[in-house]
Amino acid sequence: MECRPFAEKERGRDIVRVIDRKEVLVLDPDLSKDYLERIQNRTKEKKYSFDYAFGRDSTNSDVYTKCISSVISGVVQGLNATVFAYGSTGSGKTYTMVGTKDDPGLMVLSLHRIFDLIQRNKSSDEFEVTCSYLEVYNEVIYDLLERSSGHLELREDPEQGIIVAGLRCIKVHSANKILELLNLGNSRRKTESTEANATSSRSHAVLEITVKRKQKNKYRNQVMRGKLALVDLAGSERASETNNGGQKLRDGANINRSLLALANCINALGKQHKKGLAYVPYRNSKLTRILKDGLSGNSQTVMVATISPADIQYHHTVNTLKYADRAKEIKTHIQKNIGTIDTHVSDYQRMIDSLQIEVCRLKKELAEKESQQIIKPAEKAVDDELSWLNTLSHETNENVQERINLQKALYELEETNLRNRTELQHLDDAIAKQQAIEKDGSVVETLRARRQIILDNIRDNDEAGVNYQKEIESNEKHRCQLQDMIEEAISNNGNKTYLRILSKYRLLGMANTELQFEMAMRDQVIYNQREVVRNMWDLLMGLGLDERRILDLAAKRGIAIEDWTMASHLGLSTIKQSSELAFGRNAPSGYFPGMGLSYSRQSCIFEQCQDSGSSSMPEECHKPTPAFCREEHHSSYFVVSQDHSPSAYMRMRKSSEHWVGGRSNICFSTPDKHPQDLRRSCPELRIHTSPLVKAAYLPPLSLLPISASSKCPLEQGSGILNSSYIVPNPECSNRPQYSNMPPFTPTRSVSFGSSNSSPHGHPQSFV
Ligand SMILES: Nc1ncnc2c1ncn2[C@@H]1O[C@H](COP(=O)(O)OP(=O)(O)OP(=O)(O)O)[C@@H](O)[C@H]1O
Repeated sequence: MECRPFAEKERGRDIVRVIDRKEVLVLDPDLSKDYLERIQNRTKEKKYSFDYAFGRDSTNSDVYTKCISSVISGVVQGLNATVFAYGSTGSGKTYTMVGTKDDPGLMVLSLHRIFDLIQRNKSSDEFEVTCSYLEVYNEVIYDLLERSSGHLELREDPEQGIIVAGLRCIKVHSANKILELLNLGNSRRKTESTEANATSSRSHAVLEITVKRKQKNKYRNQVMRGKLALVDLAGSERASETNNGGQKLRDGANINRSLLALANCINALGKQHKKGLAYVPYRNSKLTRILKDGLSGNSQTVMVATISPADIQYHHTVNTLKYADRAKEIKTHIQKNIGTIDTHVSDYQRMIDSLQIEVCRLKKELAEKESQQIIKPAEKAVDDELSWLNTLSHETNENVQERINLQKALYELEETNLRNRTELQHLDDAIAKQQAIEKDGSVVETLRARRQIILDNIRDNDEAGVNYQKEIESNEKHRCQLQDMIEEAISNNGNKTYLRILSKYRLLGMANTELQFEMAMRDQVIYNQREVVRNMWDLLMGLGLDERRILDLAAKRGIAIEDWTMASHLGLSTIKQSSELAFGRNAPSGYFPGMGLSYSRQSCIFEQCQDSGSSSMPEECHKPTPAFCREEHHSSYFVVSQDHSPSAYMRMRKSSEHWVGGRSNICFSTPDKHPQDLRRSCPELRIHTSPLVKAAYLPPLSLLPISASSKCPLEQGSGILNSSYIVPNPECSNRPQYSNMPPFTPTRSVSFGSSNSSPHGHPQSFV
């Protein structure tokens, strides 16, 4: 084990202590632990012992002398040796293996040693040294000594064990030549600058030196072949720490995968020697297949675990030491590789051994496959669940589609009936006129027949409407059931299910928007109808007819007709022509240009606005302006007026009943009641006012108080029913919810209330 010194940029506390060159103590990085916790063994302090432990004042040469030099001399005697550095990124693996000019690494020192030994025995023996250098990058093997190396494949050779097919082996005669090749290979190696290490190795590099030794005189046909593998692993890392992305992140994942495979092999080999045979998963990565011999076969192996002293590296440090501790248990079987020029019997024995191991492995794989077959029922359950989810999402979609269709149908029915009712009125007028002038009554008869058809249509449509309402209700019930199932699935299942359901929610959201748009269209039609009524009144008044008489006449004939006063109270005469108000599919939902009407997606409000521009507007602009708030499309309508006279109240009631088709849940009150009283007497209004205001897609409003005394106790900025004029904040000209909306015209304001109680003649709030 080797602990490097603190790096230049590294900050933090030194938590590694090396004791007697054998033990390593890693202190708890958390300084806040007290004495009690320490004696109760609740600290994260860890202690490991190794063959050798080196602190930050040690050099590579110290490590080499103590741990490696004896192994290297074996290589020249026909033994295999593997030296590899294992540790997290930036812990000093490359520094240990390659080193620097001043502190040459284990690779360099080993090579020098090999050639020293060769030099010493040159007179009696013939040596042949070959060298290869490869890297495993993203599970692909490349030749570092070949400029344009393609992908190399691993083969299992009965004689030599695992070999890399096509890997270049260069004959070398001096350590310097190998060092030259080493530098060349290193320059081709994949390195990257990461947050954890400026020159982080992104590949595992294996330098292999083969030394063939033939004695000159005796045993002329006997050859000793020693192999030294020097491995510089890529650093294990956590994506969160290296801050990598893209290719670097993918590299990191591959590095971690192959290091995990190596760790698993070390684990299994450790167990193998403690508890007997255990399956060693060499085949899980190229790295472990290459290192197979070095890990357990015919090799003397040295693992140098490199660690950082910094407290922030605590987890990496402990992890590395844990694996190094396990690696201690691994036993290898060293034997001299002596062969004759012809294949030696021992080679056949090796072949048999390796084939037997292979047979064992295959048997094991077969047994695993068979046990997976037994697990099939569990897989079936997963399949069932997925198909259940598909059915659920299909049903949800159908439910939404059905809801949209029903709403559309209802909308069309109501629209048709609006037209029918208008026609009915025309017919009644025409019949009355015709009766006065006609003698034989044939035209009247035709008109009556037509009237009857229209009446039947209205009745049929009303019935159909009731049925549609019922269907909408049952659709809603089904939706609730589906919702419950979705909720249950979310609580029972993992992320996958949750995400699926989320995507379905999004679909639902889209469908809902579509629906809201339809609603807005429908409201526009209602508005247009009202404008037709206003135009009719214009015409009638233009003809000089008396309004009272017309209303009385209509009442006698049982015709509900909206009165002129109401129409003018609504400020309809001040509203621009319908051509300006028209909006099509492309118009943004929620906003009716030129009208000062705003439409809320959630609750559909219509607020009647009037031009105000500034607080100094002329008196006539502050005419009482009622607000029309239509909530939830079918549930309730609010008509609020500031006209205090009982007759106006009655007119409004009548008018609003007519407007909404005489629904029972109209909610309004006289303005002479105190605001709070009104809200109390009208719970729906109370319930709906606040969300209605919050849901309105008006831009944030700023209040311009007219007088301090007239301040309303309601929420500031609610934009509704306040004693002051509320003008849109001119700086806030876009609506976040509807980016394609036209900018809000700052000269429009929303005003509610009566003009007579404000000292400035401005409307006063009543709710
Ligand atoms: N024993 C040491 N003495 C002085 N400096 C060291 C020592 N060990 C490592 N360093 C320095 O620490 C930094 C990281 O070392 P190195 O590149 O060897 O880490 P590594 O484990 O190979 O990282 P990676 O896995 O990312 O390639 C380098 O700047 C190196 O010079």
